[in-house]
Amino acid sequence: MARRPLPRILSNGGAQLARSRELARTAADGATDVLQPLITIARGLRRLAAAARRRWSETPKDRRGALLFLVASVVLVVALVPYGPLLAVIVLMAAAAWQGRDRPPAAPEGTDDTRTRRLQSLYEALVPYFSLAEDPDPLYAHGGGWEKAFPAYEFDDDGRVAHLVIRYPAYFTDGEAESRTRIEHLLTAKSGRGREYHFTWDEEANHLSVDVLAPLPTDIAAQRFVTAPGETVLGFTDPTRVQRTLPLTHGVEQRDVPPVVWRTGIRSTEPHLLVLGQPGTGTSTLLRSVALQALHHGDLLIVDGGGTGEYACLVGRDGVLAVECGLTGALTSLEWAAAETERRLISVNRARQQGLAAPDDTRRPLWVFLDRPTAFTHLAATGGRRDPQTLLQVPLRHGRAANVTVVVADQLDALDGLTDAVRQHTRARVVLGPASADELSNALGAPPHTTPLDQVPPGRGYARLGTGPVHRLQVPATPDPYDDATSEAHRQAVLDLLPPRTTPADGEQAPLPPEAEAEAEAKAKAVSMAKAVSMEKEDTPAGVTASEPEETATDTEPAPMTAPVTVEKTAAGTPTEPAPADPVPAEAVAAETS
Ligand SMILES: Nc1ncnc2c1ncn2[C@@H]1O[C@H](COP(=O)(O)OP(=O)(O)OP(=O)(O)O)[C@@H](O)[C@H]1O
Repeated sequence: MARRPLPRILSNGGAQLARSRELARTAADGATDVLQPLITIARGLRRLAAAARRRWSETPKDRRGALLFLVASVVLVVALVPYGPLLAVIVLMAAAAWQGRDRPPAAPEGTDDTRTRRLQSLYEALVPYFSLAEDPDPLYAHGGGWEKAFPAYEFDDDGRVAHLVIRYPAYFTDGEAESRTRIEHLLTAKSGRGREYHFTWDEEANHLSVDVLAPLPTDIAAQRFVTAPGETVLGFTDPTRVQRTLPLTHGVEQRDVPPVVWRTGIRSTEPHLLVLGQPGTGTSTLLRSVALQALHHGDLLIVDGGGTGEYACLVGRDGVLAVECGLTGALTSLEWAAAETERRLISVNRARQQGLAAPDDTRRPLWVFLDRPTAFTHLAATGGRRDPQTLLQVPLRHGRAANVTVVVADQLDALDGLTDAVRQHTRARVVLGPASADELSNALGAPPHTTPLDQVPPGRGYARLGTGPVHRLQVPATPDPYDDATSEAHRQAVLDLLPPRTTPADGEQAPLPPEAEAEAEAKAKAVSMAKAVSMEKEDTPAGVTASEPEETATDTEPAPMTAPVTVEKTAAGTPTEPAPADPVPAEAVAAETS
């Protein structure tokens, strides 16, 4: 049987079919364009008819006769006047064209009402603050309209105010902090609590801008931040408040975030840091984060008054001179830090006088971390011993020139228990956790421009460097890796940043190359001798060594240091490294083990 050929359209019709479809579509588009006015008028007529039907059905039955009579009269008049029917048709077509035009989809019913009510309620709430009885043309008056007072506004998806510009009369005392605070409180309460608002007062234009701030990211883990030597990332803030961004190098998602960077060293105007917060708000975490960054370029001395072992992961690490939890250890280490600051200062001054560069042994930054010093203050008072805080006076006062940085953390209510020297010289400030506006102003020296929240995640707070602006701050998650509650990712991030362990800790022996072992043994002997010396002194009150903080160190000779050994040489036992130049008195070495 002969096979019948397929119809042409099925054999090679694919392309042809597509072409025809394209042609039909173009023709339809063209026809739609040409017929658009007719379509619009037809749609308009339909809408007018629907409106007329609705009107008829809404009219009460007893009034329908009157309505019918009115319509009939209009039709009669139109029919009788010259060109009446023609004019009526033109008017009807025009009305249909107007009704039939494309209109943006209507906003969901009720939404506008809700928004208007919110704005009206805000306006009414502001009337007592922004009006005066003597004002002949008040911008704010009970029952007045909000439209003139609020020239710009935006709402979020939940219908709450997201941005609002408020005009206020020139006589409002916008220069007074109290007046501003009153308005900010009111707006926070009326616009919805649980969100953070940023207030910008434009005193020149008598405008107040209110913006709702997005929460700061809490998922940034500890990592090696891309910073220059002398720069420390305290945390992250709003993009509007800082010019710079930092690329995050940890995790899959690569993104740039705006940091709060604190500069330390000789040119710093805020060479020391004070961190305050309620218990559990992340002050120790911030200190750990700063310590891990400081370890890249400097040596650390950590004194922990909290005594919860939150710095255990740093014990014996390369560059960590000591981690002290006891009063005796705290006193001896801080005495050493004071003496070391003096030594460096004198050394630098001598070199300068001779027209030389600062000696190498004064250049490596030394960091002194003090967590909860007020805990030691009470302990020292009961035992009739010296308050370790008093030993901070020299590092605080002269630390900048000697490359010594002091970081102090304590609880917010312990601010008054800190010595004057600590409060005066720690010009970089951080407050973490919930705090009232007064507490923030007291601790930071200026109120934040945002409303403090009652509930914040750990590590959230405010930072202020010197007289700069107050930044919102989120500290990177830098947990204690020995804490069971820590997530594996965050634990690993911290462990990755820890330098190698060079000091035996908790009986653990750091592996040493064979040729280094003999040298390490000799050093261990030196340590035990030093310990023996200091153990004898253990019973006597501390605070009798070189430093006399009240004196200006530049004029005095460095205090004689008994049995000078270096922490790294004695305790660290890393013979492969060059011997550090920082001499440590025997007491300081003993303190590590006491
Ligand atoms: N920036 C942060 N990101 C994530 N979690 C954090 C952050 N800061 C602190 N945390 C968590 O909050 C808890 C308390 O932190 P931390 O111990 O640092 O607080 P603290 O203020 O030192 O309290 P305390 O003085 O009582 O020890 C810890 O579980 C810690 O992991």
